[in-house]
Amino acid sequence: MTPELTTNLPQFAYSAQQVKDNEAIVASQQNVVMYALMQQAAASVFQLLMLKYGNCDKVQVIAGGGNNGGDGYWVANYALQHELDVSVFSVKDVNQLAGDAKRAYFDYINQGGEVVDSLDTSADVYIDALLGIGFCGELSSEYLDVINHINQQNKPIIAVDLPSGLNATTGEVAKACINANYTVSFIALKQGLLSGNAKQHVGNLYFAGLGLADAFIEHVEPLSQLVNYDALKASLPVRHINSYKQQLGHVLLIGGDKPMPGAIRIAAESCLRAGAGLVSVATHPENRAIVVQGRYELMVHAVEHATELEPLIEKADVCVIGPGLGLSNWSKTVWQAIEKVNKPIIIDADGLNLLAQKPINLAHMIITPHCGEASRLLGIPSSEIELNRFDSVSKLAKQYNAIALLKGAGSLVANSHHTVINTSGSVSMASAGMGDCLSGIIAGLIAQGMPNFEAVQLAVNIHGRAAEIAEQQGKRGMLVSDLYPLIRKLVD
Ligand SMILES: NC(=O)C1=CN([C@@H]2O[C@H](COP(=O)(O)OP(=O)(O)OC[C@H]3O[C@@H](n4cnc5c(N)ncnc54)[C@H](OP(=O)(O)O)[C@@H]3O)[C@@H](O)[C@H]2O)[C@@H](O)CC1
Ligand SMILES: [K+]
Repeated sequence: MTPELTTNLPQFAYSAQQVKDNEAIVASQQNVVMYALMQQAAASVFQLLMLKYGNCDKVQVIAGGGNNGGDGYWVANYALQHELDVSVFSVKDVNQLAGDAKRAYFDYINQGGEVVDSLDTSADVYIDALLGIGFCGELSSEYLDVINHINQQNKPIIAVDLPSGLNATTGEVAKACINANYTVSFIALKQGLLSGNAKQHVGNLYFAGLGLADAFIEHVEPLSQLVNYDALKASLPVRHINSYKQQLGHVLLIGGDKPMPGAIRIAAESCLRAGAGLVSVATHPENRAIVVQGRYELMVHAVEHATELEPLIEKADVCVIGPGLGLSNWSKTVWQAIEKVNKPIIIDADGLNLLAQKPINLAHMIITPHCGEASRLLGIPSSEIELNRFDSVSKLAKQYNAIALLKGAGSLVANSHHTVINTSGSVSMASAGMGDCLSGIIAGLIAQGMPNFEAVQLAVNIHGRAAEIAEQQGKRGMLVSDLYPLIRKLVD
């Protein structure tokens, strides 16, 4: 039977433990034998090998001591059956294999398969079957050396279930991790494949449900959900042909201390392009003229005291505070104005640093930190945030009673009920101004009537898609201005 192999990922994702605990139960409910699953898993990897590297002369499978290695023996077995030049480099003493892995090894040997004890540097393609969901703790030095040696060859690699060295639950990358060109994940999507540093190692992600994916989702409560741009976009209120600006919401953006007019201008322009009807900016008196220059749709107010902000906040439907806000006396004065805000408010950049200094509790707060800001908000080193972005975003949402968006590759969104959402299509936000752009889009979508949580998810998808399209157009070190026309297009 040919297993279904697809890049259309399931909507839900799980921890390694959930998969371990439930795959055998779900398989037995469906009258499927585990060993047959191993063969099917391998068949899907072999199918991808033929699809992508059908002309290769020599394949080497690198097998570990568990069932991930067992999958690998079966990939090699299929390669033999198709008369390819194949060998298995077993990192573990084969006499120590047990269970299904041992059986897969003997089935391969009985087929005439060859097992060697070193990496074949003349292979055209490697199959990484070292470690799957059974990987935990620190990588042993033996595995570390092998992984580094494989990566050094600069040859195509297909990873079985996940790139070895990656934690399937947290997305934590060990001291060494396979740099796969393709990864085929089985039965249930593991959330660690989807975010942060994992994206650097997974390559193109394929999924093979092995006939159990739907049953698994039915049986097991997912930890996270993948967001689909098209589905979310459908919940964006329709702009009627006869609509006018007051019906499309009024956003107030607060920020732009003396040296930083750019951030608040980027946020405000992105907000306009996301479709908000009216966009006001409250900024440092010295920046008023610069912020409005060339974007005369903006209503720009010079403010010096928190009291001047009160009537502006009153008129707005949504507020943003933080882009270019700084940490000066002016910044702190302006910051005081938000203490009573009782409408959706997006807190970004230095707004988050002020929030970390003195937490406040607002009714409709959305916080959008990157890793560094998240570290200050949670009072833990940023390296710890990266160890488990899923956990971190849930903690942020809970601790600040807010919707939290943790920015970075594979941006994550969580609400106060800990629902973690991994958004699709999101790429690096390394270029300056990208984060400011995102807070403007969120505000623009909420202003048009979209619920806060959905607006944050859609904004990340729009931003991510726009960045992806810009990258495809050859704009790697892109500017926010490369995204502007695309934002408009993706919202329409
Ligand atoms: N059952 C089936 O038929 C099916 C199974 N499936 C497949 O099985 C995979 C899960 O298999 P699994 O549970 O056997 O674990 P697996 O990922 O091979 O890892 C265990 C090995 O890793 C090693 N190891 C662990 N930590 C380590 C470290 N820090 N540093 C170094 N080594 C470390 C550990 O070593 P040991 O502790 O034994 O010394 C042991 O050798 C799953 O991802 C999927 O591919 C699918 O095909 C569906 C059907
Ligand atoms: K692997």
